[in-house]
Amino acid sequence: MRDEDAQYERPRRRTRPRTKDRPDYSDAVVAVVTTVDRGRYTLLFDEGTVVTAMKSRPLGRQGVVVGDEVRVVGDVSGQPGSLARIVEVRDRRTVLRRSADDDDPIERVVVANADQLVIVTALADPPPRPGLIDRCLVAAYDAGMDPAVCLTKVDLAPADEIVAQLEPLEVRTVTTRQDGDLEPLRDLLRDRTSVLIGHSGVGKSTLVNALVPDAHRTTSHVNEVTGRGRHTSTSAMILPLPFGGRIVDTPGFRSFGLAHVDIERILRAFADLNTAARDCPRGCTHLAGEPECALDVAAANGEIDPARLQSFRRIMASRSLADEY
Ligand SMILES: Nc1nc2c(ncn2[C@@H]2O[C@H](COP(=O)(O)OP(=O)(O)OP(=O)(O)O)[C@@H](O)[C@H]2O)c(=O)[nH]1
Ligand SMILES: [Zn+2]
Repeated sequence: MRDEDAQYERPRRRTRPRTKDRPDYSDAVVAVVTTVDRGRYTLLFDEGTVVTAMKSRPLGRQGVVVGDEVRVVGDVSGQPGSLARIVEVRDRRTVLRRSADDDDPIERVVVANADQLVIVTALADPPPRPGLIDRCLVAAYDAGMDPAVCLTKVDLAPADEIVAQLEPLEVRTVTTRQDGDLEPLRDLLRDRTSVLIGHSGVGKSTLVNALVPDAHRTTSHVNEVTGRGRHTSTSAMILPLPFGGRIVDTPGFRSFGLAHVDIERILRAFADLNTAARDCPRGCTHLAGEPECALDVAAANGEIDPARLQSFRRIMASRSLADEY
């Protein structure tokens, strides 16, 4: 696990030291969980083997989610009918969570270890909802992931306004149009694991089909392996990209409560603001109207960019939007 990611671990789940009483899993192999369906896990090995597995008893109630890197023993041949056992979940580098809704503190992990959250928004039809983009940005920062925004249907409306709004936050943006050049989007996704999130109708399926020409076939292949229909499941699923990297499709990801979000964790994604906030009084929320927030002083002194502070406060305020994302 890399140092800079340590801050996103909560609580640190260390593998207990092995004793004589504990089995030795040193011959276990590492794979990535690509689907989760009622206690059955689809695993992908580096060399492309797809294996069905279940949790082993020592894991107890520890959750295993899509994106987890796990150690596996048993039958890892991937032959029909074979079943491997997950014996260990590696420390997660990033954790994308959601609460059922904003008032419900119970959080669910949507996906582990993804590098970036790509917010897919149409420029028109349906019209963009900037508040929803902001909420997704909050979720990405909270997860320890890099946010990015893919603006679709650029043939219908210009992107300038939204691009300008995202600029102080240094969020990467790409625009796409159906049958247009996808190279900028490929550059964004290449060699990284990206979660694509977007409302119905924004053109997400159009993009996925263009990026992964055999996406549908890959999906049915996994169905054969698990023996279960994908559409009965609302869990996320990982698709390898032919040009390198992976995308995580989140079919059931329609509501996006942010009750679990921790403002200090978000602030860490803004190194400049985080440094200035060291002078804040204890318990400062850093939001507009805080009487002694050091961020106001730093902005007035030119130590931090006022536009960036304003954007930070805007996205934090979006947490209380009464919207379904
Ligand atoms: N004008 C225009 N239309 C597009 C573009 N991309 C997709 N569409 C159209 O938008 C509609 C929705 O596209 P989908 O790819 O099905 O959208 P989706 O986000 O996957 O929606 P669901 O399948 O409902 O989740 C379709 O009629 C597409 O043909 C685009 O770049 N420009
Ligand atoms: Zn403050």
